[in-house]
Amino acid sequence: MAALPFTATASDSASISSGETSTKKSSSQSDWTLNDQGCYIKIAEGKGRGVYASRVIQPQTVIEVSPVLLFSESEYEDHGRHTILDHYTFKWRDGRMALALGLGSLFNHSTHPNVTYTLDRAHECIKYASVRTINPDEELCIFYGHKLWFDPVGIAETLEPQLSLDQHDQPAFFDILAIDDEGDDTELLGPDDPNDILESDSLPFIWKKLQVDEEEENMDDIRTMQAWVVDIPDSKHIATMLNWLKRSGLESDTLAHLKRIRKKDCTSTLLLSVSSSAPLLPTNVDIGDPYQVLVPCNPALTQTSLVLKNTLWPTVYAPRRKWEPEKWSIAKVRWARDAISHILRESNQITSDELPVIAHVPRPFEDEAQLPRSFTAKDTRISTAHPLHHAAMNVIREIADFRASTSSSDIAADSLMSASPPEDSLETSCTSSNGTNYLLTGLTLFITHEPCIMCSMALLHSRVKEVFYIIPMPQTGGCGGSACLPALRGVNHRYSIAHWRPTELGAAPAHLDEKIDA
Ligand SMILES: C[S@@+](CC[C@H](N)C(=O)[O-])C[C@H]1O[C@@H](n2cnc3c(N)ncnc32)[C@H](O)[C@@H]1O
Repeated sequence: MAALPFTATASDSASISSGETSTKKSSSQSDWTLNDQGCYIKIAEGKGRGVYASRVIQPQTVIEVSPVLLFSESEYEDHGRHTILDHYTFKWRDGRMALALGLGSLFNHSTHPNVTYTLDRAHECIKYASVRTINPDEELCIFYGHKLWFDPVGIAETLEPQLSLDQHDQPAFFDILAIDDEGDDTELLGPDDPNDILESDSLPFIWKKLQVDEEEENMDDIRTMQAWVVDIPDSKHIATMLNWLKRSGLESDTLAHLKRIRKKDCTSTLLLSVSSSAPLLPTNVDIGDPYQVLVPCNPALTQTSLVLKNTLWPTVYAPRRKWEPEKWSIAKVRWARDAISHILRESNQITSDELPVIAHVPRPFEDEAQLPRSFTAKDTRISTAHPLHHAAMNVIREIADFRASTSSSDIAADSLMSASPPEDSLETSCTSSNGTNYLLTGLTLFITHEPCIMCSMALLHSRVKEVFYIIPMPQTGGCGGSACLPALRGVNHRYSIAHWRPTELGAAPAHLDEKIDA
């Protein structure tokens, strides 16, 4: 490979050619930096050269913009792939391969990268940016992916950054992604494509298998719940009521597996909600009063079950089990790693007598719009002298408060934005009083310790999508430790559970005690 175009700016003439034979630079490099952000190169023990910071770099700072040299797919297949270039090139979006010039080729790999990068296709360059505060003489690393072609060193390094982090110091991959000039579908590409789906044994966590027999092929086995419905005698009001329902805020995932309308004996019945009290219905439409019926809790997994469930209420046929974990891409794993690093950092910073249990709900990976910000809560049982103030309960309550406070204003804002309400516009201000905001619907909880039985049940009620924990709690855990709440018969929601692999944590986090009651 031709020499990389670095120019030493001071008299120091140490060789920076590849390999371990290069002269080691002293740790004070500020007089010998290679770009505006003060990056310099030195030998990174066992990795060849690496890029280092000579001074503090703030989070989300663009530290390097490297132009790329592009190779066509065939040129790369026939030639580049068989040379050392194969260790330096990035997959470009359209099948071409890109060699990053400048510092871009010299960032080493870490599973806890402090640098992320975006492809700028318009300008044919790659932008590298810090994801947290970087300290002087700290190595700048990116994440190459999971299919490494070398034995990585420095991967089991401590998870804790050397300087304490302030609250603005969270990893910010997705903010950085917004740098992309096209702004649409930017991806972090490297030796692995972030959209690559990882095999389950490459994931840094292990899914717990819920031992449940859910086929529900006998009427007695079908799990049911009470739902509010209303008869619509005149079919011309169906569209009006469906429109009202959309705006009412009553719709929730809990009923997503059920059809909205049941037609029986010339009467149409509309499925409304599973709220504890009867929903307030519009008064200017000729419909009956709401009443409750039993409906299936889950979609039909088999045709036999579908026939039985349809006798209760028209049900969706979904052979894939509702709680079966979905496929995880490399990018999504990075998102989860950020969350795990976050809870570890937070729990390590607890200096009071409080238990070091941290619960965290990040903005969802797939649909950030679902939650405008992330939530983190610690255990406050000791400081509040309240036995129920576990971290998981606290975070559920914070999100509930947040969602409750925003739902009514959202609806108000929605109706204000509609300059001329449709003719059938109906009263919607009853929404929040219907109490159907399921608190953690579609969200993921990351927690240092397996939640206890109380918290696991609260999570079930909150309709959380999945729970990741680091420390199993065999005595008290409700996610498989002493019991597995979401696997119980009779519960009307299930969430997925994953245990973060201890080997992924590097040094065992000493501050996380396995004996406490989480
Ligand atoms: C893109 S280059 C990075 C710069 C490289 N260290 C150099 O001196 O040219 C990728 C190569 O760096 C080495 N490397 C990167 N990260 C490493 C790590 N964590 N452990 C060991 N080697 C690493 C591997 O040899 C890999 O093929």
